[in-house]
Amino acid sequence: MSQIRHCQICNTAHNFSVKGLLSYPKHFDDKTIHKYYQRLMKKIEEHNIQQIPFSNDHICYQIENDICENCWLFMHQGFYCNKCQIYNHNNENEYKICMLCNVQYCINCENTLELFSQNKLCRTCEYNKNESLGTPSFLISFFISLLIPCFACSFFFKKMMKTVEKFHYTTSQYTFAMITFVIIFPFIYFLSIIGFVALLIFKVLVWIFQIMQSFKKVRMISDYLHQFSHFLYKCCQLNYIIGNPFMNKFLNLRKPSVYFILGVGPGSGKGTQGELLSKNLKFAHLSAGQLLRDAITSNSEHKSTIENCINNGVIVPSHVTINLLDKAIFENQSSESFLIDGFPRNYENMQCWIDLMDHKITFKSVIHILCSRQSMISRIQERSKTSGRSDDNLQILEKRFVTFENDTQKIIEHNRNLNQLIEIDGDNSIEKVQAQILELFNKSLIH
Ligand SMILES: Nc1ncnc2c1ncn2[C@@H]1O[C@H](COP(=O)(O)OP(=O)(O)O)[C@@H](O)[C@H]1O
Ligand SMILES: O=c1ccn([C@@H]2O[C@H](COP(=O)(O)OP(=O)(O)O)[C@@H](O)[C@H]2O)c(=O)[nH]1
Repeated sequence: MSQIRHCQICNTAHNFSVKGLLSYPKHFDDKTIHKYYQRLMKKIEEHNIQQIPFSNDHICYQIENDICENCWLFMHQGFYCNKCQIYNHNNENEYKICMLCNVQYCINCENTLELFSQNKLCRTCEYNKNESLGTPSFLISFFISLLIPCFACSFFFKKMMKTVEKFHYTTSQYTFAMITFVIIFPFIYFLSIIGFVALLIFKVLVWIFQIMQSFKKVRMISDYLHQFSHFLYKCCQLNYIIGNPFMNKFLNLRKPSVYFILGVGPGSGKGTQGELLSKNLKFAHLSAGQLLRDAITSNSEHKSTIENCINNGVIVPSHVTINLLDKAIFENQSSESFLIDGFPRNYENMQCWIDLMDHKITFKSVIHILCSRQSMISRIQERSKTSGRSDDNLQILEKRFVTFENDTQKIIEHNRNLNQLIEIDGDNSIEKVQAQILELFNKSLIH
């Protein structure tokens, strides 16, 4: 049985034994300590032993083995120094420094402070404080995990619908778009929602447990939940990070690539080289001139306009040619790259193409085949024997050269200034010219 003693502070009989320190204001002498303490005890009761305001101006009174439980509780408002085995008073917002040994303690727990600790907290508390999921980060996670995918979903879906209607997707591109939207994106979105709901539940639990903080175990669980909700928050972030590239991939998906091939006039060999390149590089070859000639034979509504222009060696109105090119690209869904020969022919062609087609395609570069006038004339004369083209005669040929110099030359200069022009010597044999172009493609000098 423990010995009955009298508390040195309040003088009540007790069998509770602990060493301790009690601080009290300096201006109190020994006789008034007792009164003072009673007043403090009253305060303790009033404040439900939670918080007692102390001034800085306190002195310490060391008590050995003679403190009752009430007084001990009072002193327990302070902190325990493991080294000196005493309780110290703890003034709010001040360092916890043991009055005997001057060791500093973390204001949040009972760990001693490490060197260079900040904010009066030990490393663990500092880390927990930074890592815990505060309201701002919670709101961020809300946006990241729920709202952003939600907006993104509707945005991308609308975009997909628009683009699928507008752009000429190849079958594989279309399939990829569908897989992205129908399977991958909802899956990621679903994960995000799950992550968010779990986060919300845990956050509520954390709040509930925080209210009941006085229970140590609950506080511990609450800490774990804090960590866990933080982990979920990170998962949500990751989810978004992983989901995004898929979306980006879709956004870049996929406008057909377009290369233009121009010459220095009729007969420079652009049609011949375009045909060969399409075979070697698996590009689709579209000849603007051929599309126009086909439109004449198929009695298109612009038949007479086209016929008139071709037979005068002048350029057909832009919207007519672009309309035919657009249709041809759209009908050729299996190709991802197109080589368009003989277009654009003038500035208006180019401007109109930019307005009508630039958003549907990815423009790559212009291959420009150089050739001497003499070679061109003799080639066209040779071609006229079999081509059956009404414009393959010397009279119209002359007009076509004039049109080239007046109009097409400007486009060539424009592309040269933009560094988009790749010039090829077209006076060599067909094979050599082709090899030269292929080499540039292989070396990625044409891309
Ligand atoms: N490098 C070349 N050497 C010799 N003949 C060529 C060469 N390139 C093209 N040809 C011939 O010249 C004619 C005109 O060529 P083509 O490719 O139709 O010219 P373009 O499309 O520029 O009007 C064709 O009969 C073609 O076989
Ligand atoms: O974008 C084009 C391509 C061709 N043409 C017309 O079609 C003719 C034949 O062009 P093509 O490119 O087939 O032959 P080239 O004159 O280059 O041998 C030209 O003279 C033009 O009248 C046109 O107006 N716009």
